[in-house]
Amino acid sequence: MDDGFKTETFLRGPKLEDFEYLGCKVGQGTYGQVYKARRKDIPDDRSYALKEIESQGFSLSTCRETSLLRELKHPNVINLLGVILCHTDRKVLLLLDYAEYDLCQMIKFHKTSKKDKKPVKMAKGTIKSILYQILEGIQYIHSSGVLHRDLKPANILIMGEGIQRGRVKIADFGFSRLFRNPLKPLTEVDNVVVTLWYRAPELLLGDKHYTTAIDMWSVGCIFAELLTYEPIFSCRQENNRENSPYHHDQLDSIFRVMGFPLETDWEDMKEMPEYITLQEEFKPCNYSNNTLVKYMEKQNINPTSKDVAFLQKLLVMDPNKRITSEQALKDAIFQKEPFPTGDVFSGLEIPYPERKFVESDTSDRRGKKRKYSTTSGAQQSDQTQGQYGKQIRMSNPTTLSE
Ligand SMILES: Cc1ccc(-n2nc(C(C)(C)C)cc2NC(=O)NCCN2CCOCC2)cc1
Repeated sequence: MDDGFKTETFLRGPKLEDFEYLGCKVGQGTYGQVYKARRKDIPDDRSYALKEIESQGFSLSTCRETSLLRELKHPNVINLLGVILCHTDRKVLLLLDYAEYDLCQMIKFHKTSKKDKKPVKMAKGTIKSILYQILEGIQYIHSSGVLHRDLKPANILIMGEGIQRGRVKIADFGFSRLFRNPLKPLTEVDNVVVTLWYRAPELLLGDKHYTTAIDMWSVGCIFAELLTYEPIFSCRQENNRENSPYHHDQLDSIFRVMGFPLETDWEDMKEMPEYITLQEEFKPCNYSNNTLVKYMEKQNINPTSKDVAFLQKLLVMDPNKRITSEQALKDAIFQKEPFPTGDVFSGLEIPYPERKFVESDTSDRRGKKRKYSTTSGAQQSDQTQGQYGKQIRMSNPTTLSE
């Protein structure tokens, strides 16, 4: 991406008083509150996400996130528009794209409609367009020398009405990048459980030389879930050895669908750090009749369909044999109707509910009440109930620019 564009994005960075807060829309983020906001200084009908970083100043994680997002600029990757520092509240806020939807909530909508006997299917064109845009975003991230490592439906955002309608934005709300105590298990950070359902088998077997293939496994898991509305490798949360990458139940969930990999399927499996544990704890014969095709057939998906054929290229146990994002984007599946579109809703009405308001809690995670001072006492009390719900104003903002 040309430096000019990057500078442009930051040089004229907006200031906090340029925004009208619309309440705490996205809820308590992984490490801070997230507000939906609109600009009031210029005519601009776009919505923005103001992600409050809950720490005094720039933590290592915040530095990592801002430096990464300043470098990565692609239509299908969350866009960091600015960094705003509030002196009085000593708060750092990231100004980002605001995405009205995410795949987690969209899949839940379809799953619920099926359960309520009023099934609303996700259009084939929508599924294909979402998959294609995820692959385009991931190809860009991988070509930039970055691994996502925590791709899952909650990290796949989709823009609502506006100039970017129906565009996929890959984000990372989670913990895979947070600077954390290395002694803490990856499955838990700040007492919040990190899901393993989308984690590649080589990671579960302790592979330290993992590659971009780990993200392609996650793409396969997401694609399967778009087809069936069910997580393909779900399993209950387990307690395992401190800081161990090995998760018995998650591996069992994979083998129940895929079968147990033969030596010929995955030659390097015996080189995995946790291979001995695997041999001790699993009997391959217990999975001998399990295949991905049989699983999809049980889910009422045509086992001979091109979708299943493509899914089989993503969900390959051996990471060296798994399809890459470049190869995936050239697959025949995208050469036939319905063709992938830039607006995954392809102009149709969007059936999903908008994000609910979350009561914006002014106490921080330690329960300490935080006082928001107004930008100018005369105009605003520090919290007013407007048509968008509670609106909070911050004080003494400045914008960090390059
Ligand atoms: C420590 C650290 C944490 C996250 C990231 N990270 N990495 C990404 C890639 C480029 C890999 C998709 C995105 C983000 N951060 C966010 O998505 N942040 C935005 C999340 N927002 C989106 C808008 O709504 C509130 C949450 C990097 C480093």
